[in-house]
Parts: sequence; C-alpha cells; structure tokens
Amino acid sequence: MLANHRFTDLPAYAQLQAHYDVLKDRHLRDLFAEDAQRFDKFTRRFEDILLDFSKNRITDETLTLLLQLAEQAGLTDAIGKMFSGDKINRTEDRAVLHVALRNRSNTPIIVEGQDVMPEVNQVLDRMKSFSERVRSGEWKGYTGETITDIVNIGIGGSDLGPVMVTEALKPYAKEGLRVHFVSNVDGVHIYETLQTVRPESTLFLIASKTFTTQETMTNAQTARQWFLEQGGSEGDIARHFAALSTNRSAVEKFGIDPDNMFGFWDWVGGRYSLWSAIGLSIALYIGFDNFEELLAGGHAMDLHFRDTPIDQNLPVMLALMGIWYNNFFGAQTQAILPYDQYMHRFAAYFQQGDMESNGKSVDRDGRPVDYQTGPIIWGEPGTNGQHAFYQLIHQGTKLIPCDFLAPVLSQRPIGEHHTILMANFFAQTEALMNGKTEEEAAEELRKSGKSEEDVQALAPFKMFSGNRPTNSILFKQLTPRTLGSLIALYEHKIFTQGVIWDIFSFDQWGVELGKQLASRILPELQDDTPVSSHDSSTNGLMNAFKSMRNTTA
Ligand SMILES: O=P(O)(O)OC[C@H]1O[C@@H](O)[C@H](O)[C@@H](O)[C@@H]1O
Repeated sequence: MLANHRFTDLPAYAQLQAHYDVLKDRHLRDLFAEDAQRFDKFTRRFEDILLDFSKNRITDETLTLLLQLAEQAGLTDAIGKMFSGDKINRTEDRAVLHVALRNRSNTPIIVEGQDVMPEVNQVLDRMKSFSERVRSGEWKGYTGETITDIVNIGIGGSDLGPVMVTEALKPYAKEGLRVHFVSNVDGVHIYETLQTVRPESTLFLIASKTFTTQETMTNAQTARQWFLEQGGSEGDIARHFAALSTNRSAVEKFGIDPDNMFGFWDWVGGRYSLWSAIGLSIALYIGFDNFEELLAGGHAMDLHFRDTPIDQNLPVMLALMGIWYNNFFGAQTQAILPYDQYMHRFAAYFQQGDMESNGKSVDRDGRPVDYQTGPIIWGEPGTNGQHAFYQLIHQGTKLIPCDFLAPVLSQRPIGEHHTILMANFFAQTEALMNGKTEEEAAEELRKSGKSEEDVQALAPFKMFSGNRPTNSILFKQLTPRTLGSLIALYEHKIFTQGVIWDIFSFDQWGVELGKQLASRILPELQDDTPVSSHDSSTNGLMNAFKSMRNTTA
C-alpha cells in the first residue's frame, strides 16, 4: 500500500508557495540574462531525446523544492510498487502493469504469485504470427483474396492509441494495406468506413477490453450484419473478424472464433493498452518487427524512469513543471504541440491518457481535495496551431504551459519544408519566453515610418508580455522506438503527478454516470410516449426530439 499524504501538507508545498510569491514577478528574460548555464542546467537527455525545460519560470531553488515535493510524496516507493505488480489501482483492486507488456528484458513480474511474462509473450507470439500471415497474403478472405483493409472497431483506449500510433508511424506501413478506425456510435462513422471497403478483403478487429461497451458492440453488430448482407456467410466470419479483449465468454457469444481472440488482462488499463493485443492493428499496419521496436522504446523509457535518480529523470521533470504551473500559478490547461504532422493525434491521445487518469477530485483516502489535480490537455500540430490559437497563448490573459515536440530529421525531407518548420518551432518558444516590450514595439513602428501618434496608439497592441513557459522536446526522428519512448515519457509523467497529488490515476469512475443514464434513456426514446421522468430540461429536450423526428425535414 502507498502511504497516503495530503499534498498541501507536504513540507515542500509551503516552501514552494513562499518561493512562488517571490518568483512570480520575475521574467524569464532576466533569469536567462542572469545565468549563462541555464540551458545546460535545465536540459536532460535520454537516448535520442532532448528535454529542454530551461524556458520555464524556475530557478535552481524551484527545482530543488519540486524534487523535495516528489520525494516527500513517496515517488520512489510508488514507482517500485507499480513495477513490482502491487495492486496500486485500489478502487478496482488491480495491479497496473502496462510496463509488463513492453518488458523486453523479460524479467519476471509477479501478480498474485504468478509471473505474467509467459502469458504476455504468448499473446505477442500469436500477434506476430497472425500479423505476418495477414501481411504476407497467406491469410485469405472468404473468396480467396488477400486482406487489403483492416477496420478496427473500438473506442477510448481501444481506439485512440492505435489511431495515434498508426498515424505517427505511417512511413513504416505496408504498401497496399489500409487501416480504418470506427469508434463513434454515430452511424455515420461506420457508414462512411464501410463505403470504402469490400467484405472479401476486409478484416474487422473488434477491440474492447470489456467487450460490453455500447458503442463498440453496436458498431461490431452493424459490421457483422453488413458482412453477411454483402455476401459473406456465418461460416466466413472466422476469416474476417478477430477480437481483442479480456472477456472470452462475451467474445464467444458474439460469434468470434476463440482462435481469433487476442487476450489481455485486467491489469492493463484501457488508456494504457496500445502495447497489448489492442495494438494488433498497429502490428498489422507497420509489421511486427516495428511493433516490437515500439515496445522496446517504451521499455527503455520504463527502465530510465525506474532506475534514474529523480533529478535526472525526464518523466519526473515534465511532471514537476506541470505541477508548478497547475498548483502554484493556477494554470488550467497544458498544451501539447507536436511539430510533426504524423503526430497529429498525439495531443488527442493524451487527452484521454491524462484527463481520464488525473481528472479526480478525491484523494486516496476518499477525501475531497482542496487543490487542483489534472490539467485540461489540448493541442494541435505546429504550424497549424500558430495560425489558429497561438494568439491567445502569446497575448491572452491565461497562462498556458506548452510542450513543443519536434524531430530533428523529417520522415519526408522535401526541399526546405523541415527547416522552415523548425524555424517556426524555435521562433515560437523564443517569442513566448522573451516577448516584446512596448518600447521595442514602438521602435519597430517608428522604423516602419509610422507617425508618433500612431506609434503611441499601436504599441500596446503590438507588445508581448512574454514570460510564457514552454518545454522543448527535440528527438532525432519519429521512429517506432522513439515514439514508444515518447508515449512512455508522458505515461510516467501522468503517474508521477498522480502520486504527488495523492489521487488514484488508474480508475475512471467519472465515465460511468453518463453511461448509466444513457441506458435508462434509450428505451424511453424507442417510442413516442411523452417523457416526464426527468428534470424539465431533459424532459423538454427529449419530447422536442420525439416530436421533431416525426416531422419531415
Ligand atoms: O475497451 P473497452 O472496454 O470497450 O472500453 C473503452 C473505453 O471505455 C470507456 O468507458 C473508458 O472510460 C475507457 O477507459 C475505455 O478505454
């Protein structure tokens, strides 16, 4: 069991509060001017990844205090407990072992007296042989055609990870093999996808940890029916449907051949499951060797996180910077801004990863917290974001800490594109840090020939306060290994923050209420009887819906 603490009672918390009162008015520009060593001091490296956190509103003392905060919260102990299979997900009475899924060193990891590694390796072996058979064309559809399209049907953790990774690693994809993702219960999603595929050459992966999720089961039934209507027979289903799940009996009940089921375990959280059988679409798309590289990158980051002193530890640094702004500066959000178009779903992926993990308001004793926990995560790839929402980051009233991520080498080096992209990457963090004083803005206006009256009128609009914090994460290239490490970096950041905030990061009870109500409302929508069992707004909306659906558009 982890020793519980009150975050705000940790001795370092009060010290940080006092330190914040002093530091909050200091400008990053001055902190850089005062300390020539800032970059060297506040960068950390791991393999081909460089984390520069020097453009944060910190000093040596800030970092010392934040590290003390982590120590006082029992971080080292907590890391040990996760890696050794303790049931740290207490409200669900489960261990948390996504690290076992990518444990390429194969050291035993014991859950309830049993080493989980043999089972993990067995599923990986099956994924390998299945993906190789499909990719080589040995696996045939019901008319003898090879598989050209994979349709992954899943939602949340059974969708976002595979979507993000297959997009990020597109350069590693097999030519002629397409992958599609259907998640939304909105029939539009499956409709549009089915328009683009043929039953003879399509393999459906029904991805659901529980195999009970309403959206996924509805989409899976629709896909099955479509397959049968388009010419496939019941007997052909085995060649075209596979299941990725922990729930064997539900898979069998659905009619999927148990030989086509790839299992995983309750100690894999949905939002941490891309490393498990849920990653089958990834293995099919980029090949098993590349999938293994992804796992290896995750594993390397795991070892770094577990074995490196916390002051040298990349996930810990990211976590501490986040806590500094979240709990002392009152920042509400955290932007993730990848300067790599292939990473365009990275922020969306960590919206679930972070917000479902740390969006909690009771501590591990079940007491309401009196401090802020998980931030709102958002972001889009650079440079698109620059032309959309960066205005607010630069000149708005909100403090938005940003992570900038970029590869040194593009996967698609065309002309000057990557150099231009990177010029923007470096320019943005510099601009956010330095800003532009009103005098500098005025001087520029004068130089452009404006009258003194215009200069005075316009300068306030053209100044930038700066002092806006960023992390820069520079990596050599977006390879499977590097992507694996980057994902694990953020996963462990989330874990570290959860430990410091003394919350449970691995349950997600907050998603249940809406599901409960939806299943109560569904039968009420199935006829035209007026509804009166809810509040006046919900009744009113449902009755308007019922009457509007009966009138022609
Ligand atoms: O994989 P399943 O069981 O269909 O679940 C999908 C998603 O369901 C949601 O309800 C959970 O909040 C997510 O964590 C989960 O990833």
